[in-house]
Amino acid sequence: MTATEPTKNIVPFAEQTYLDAVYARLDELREHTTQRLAQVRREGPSGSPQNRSERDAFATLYEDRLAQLDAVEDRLVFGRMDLRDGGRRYVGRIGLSDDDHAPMLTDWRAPAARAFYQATAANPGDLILRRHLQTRARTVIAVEDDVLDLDALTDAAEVNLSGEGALLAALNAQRTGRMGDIVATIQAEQDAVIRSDLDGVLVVQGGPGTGKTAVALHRAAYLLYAHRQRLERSGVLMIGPSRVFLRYIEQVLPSLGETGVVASTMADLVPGVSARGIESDRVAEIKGRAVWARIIGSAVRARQRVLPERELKVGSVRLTLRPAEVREAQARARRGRAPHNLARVTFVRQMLTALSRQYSEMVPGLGEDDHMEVLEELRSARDVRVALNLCWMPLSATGLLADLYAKPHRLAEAAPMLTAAERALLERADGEWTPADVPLIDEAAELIGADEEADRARAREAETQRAQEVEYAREVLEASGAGGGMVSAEVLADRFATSGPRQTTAERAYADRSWTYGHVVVDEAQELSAMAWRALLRRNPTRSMTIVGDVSQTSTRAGTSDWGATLDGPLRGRWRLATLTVNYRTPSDIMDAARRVATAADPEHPPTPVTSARDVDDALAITRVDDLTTGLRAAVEAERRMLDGGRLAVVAARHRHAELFAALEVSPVVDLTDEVVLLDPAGSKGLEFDVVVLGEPAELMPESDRAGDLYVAMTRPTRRLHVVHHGPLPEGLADVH
Ligand SMILES: Nc1ncnc2c1ncn2[C@@H]1O[C@H](COP(=O)(O)OP(=O)(O)OP(=O)(O)O)[C@@H](O)[C@H]1O
Repeated sequence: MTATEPTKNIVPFAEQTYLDAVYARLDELREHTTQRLAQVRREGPSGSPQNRSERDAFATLYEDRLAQLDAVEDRLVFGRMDLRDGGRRYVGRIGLSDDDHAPMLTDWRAPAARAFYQATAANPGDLILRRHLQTRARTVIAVEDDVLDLDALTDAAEVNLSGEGALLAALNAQRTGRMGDIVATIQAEQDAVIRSDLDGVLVVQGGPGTGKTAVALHRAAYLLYAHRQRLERSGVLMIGPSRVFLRYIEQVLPSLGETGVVASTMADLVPGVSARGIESDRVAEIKGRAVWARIIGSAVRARQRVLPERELKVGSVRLTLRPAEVREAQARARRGRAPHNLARVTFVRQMLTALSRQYSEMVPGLGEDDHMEVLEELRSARDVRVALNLCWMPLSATGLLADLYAKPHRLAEAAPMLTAAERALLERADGEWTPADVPLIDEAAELIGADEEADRARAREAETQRAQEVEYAREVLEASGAGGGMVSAEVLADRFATSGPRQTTAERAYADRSWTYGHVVVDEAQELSAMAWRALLRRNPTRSMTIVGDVSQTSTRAGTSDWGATLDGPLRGRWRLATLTVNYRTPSDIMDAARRVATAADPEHPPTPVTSARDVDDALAITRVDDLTTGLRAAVEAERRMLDGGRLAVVAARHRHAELFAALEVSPVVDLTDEVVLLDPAGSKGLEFDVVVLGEPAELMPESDRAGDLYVAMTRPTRRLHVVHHGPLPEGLADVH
């Protein structure tokens, strides 16, 4: 931002007039789209299947467009650029033109809008003035100008150097429990990240509150806009740390006019696997190690065995299972490098051929015609079935893993690289899957594969049919001119092809474990284990990713404190780094205290430096109490009185929660729109609140020498941090007064 002098804010009449015209255009487009939709629907359920699917596809197109037009209603226009050549451009959530195709509003993602975010007084480019428009409903309530070249300005009297500024106004606003977009006030260093190239892996490292989540979401919206053809079909996957977090951010992309992003936690990544179990951080760390790729590989391989020679009864005939033949059949099956269950088909075929050869030797005089019958008899003979299964067991991913956990000898055989004590920690007879199991299940599913060859044949047939549909869709689009850049022939063909309930790319992608996405965005990426990275990279073979995180906020042992150490191997060193440096959330007094605590805990690795954008009076309070629960209750009551509609979180170690739910009268089910919520530090990751009341900070950094959890919890508030403690304070907090 350039320096501004506070003066009285007068909204020029012309701005309201312009805004009215833009909204009138929005209404017109809505009306037009509503009519087209009604017309398509009126055509009724008659006609050939082709006609019907075509109609459904267009109905979906218009429904999507309507949803988009509705979603951009709020703060549709937020900026104006006055250009050196006398031109003027308004910037908003979407691009709009009038009936004569003259531009009225420039999409914030268009190249022409870039200067709005990038221009500075030192580097104004073509801009002489940047104006922020603040609106409520359809009314302009304030304007604020950055003069970038005073000499070039023709009408300096019109300039409005307002008070607090658009950015500060956004930062000071009360929190609602839902993240908002930052489209009106994206800062230059953030804009550079948002518009960075689609290809390759971009790692965004930034301290707390530097806008990593906001930037990641805006980047997803930008990429979908700039590379719609490429990403619309393949989809974008966004990984967040928890379901609560995904709910927190769920409104941002729709408000930017994008709805097609698949949002998931790592725990929900494999369809059909529900990972609600809880386990210790120590166990999760063991399960996260890269060595599991080998462990699971050996476990699968262990189900491909060579049995000692044995007799096989087939009716009245006695055959012999010969180890040499088993070995040969297994070698052939492995040669194709197909997954276990698929390769099994080759193995079985080879064995049946070998056994039928034996059969012919023992029962001379069989003709060519009898061959099929013999094969059938072999296939259904119990001894043969049992023996072939023992030699090459059909597997399921979850079955394989459950077996490893339940049978110590199997785990010992597959995982000699783990110590006996580590293996003992993994042992369990049953129980729920945990988040750390999910990447292991995914790994196993990859090695095991689906179970019929028929899947492949079906896929080949579908491919041919699809090519015909795409061709047809292309013709339809050309004939109707309905695409308008919004939809590609491939996408329309997908919609033609989908009978029954409408299925978007996102829905299909989410339901398909082997879906590969055009781009993957990972938030709080510092927590991902080596095995989790493998699962994600599998879903993105083109290596187009945005990874955002902060290695100073890592709270799990499986996570990373060094991007290079974690990513260099799997990405073969091919990734680029961007750094964000300004904290837009946490007031400077709180940020300084958090930094002192983290540095005292691990002087060798102090957190990455950030500068707080704001100072807030009375931002940090520390209260010593005799009883923690009573003390927390009193603190919450006091803070609540000053909350004035904002949001408050109590952060305390999990073992305190049972008592605190009752004492603080908060719901055990976290709903961030509640005025007060109770969280553990891991649950507070990525979130923010007006006020945070922190209970017994020393308990938030138990045995480790790192302050990851405590550092995260301390940096959540936008206004005030109230630390309540009975025991000793961690170093770095003890000296604050
Ligand atoms: N350019 C901006 N304009 C307005 N608000 C912003 C801007 N950048 C960030 N913010 C706000 O700052 C807050 C912190 O942003 P965000 O949650 O994206 O940070 P983060 O780096 O992901 O934080 P953490 O790592 O601590 O979870 C959010 O409320 C966000 O809306």
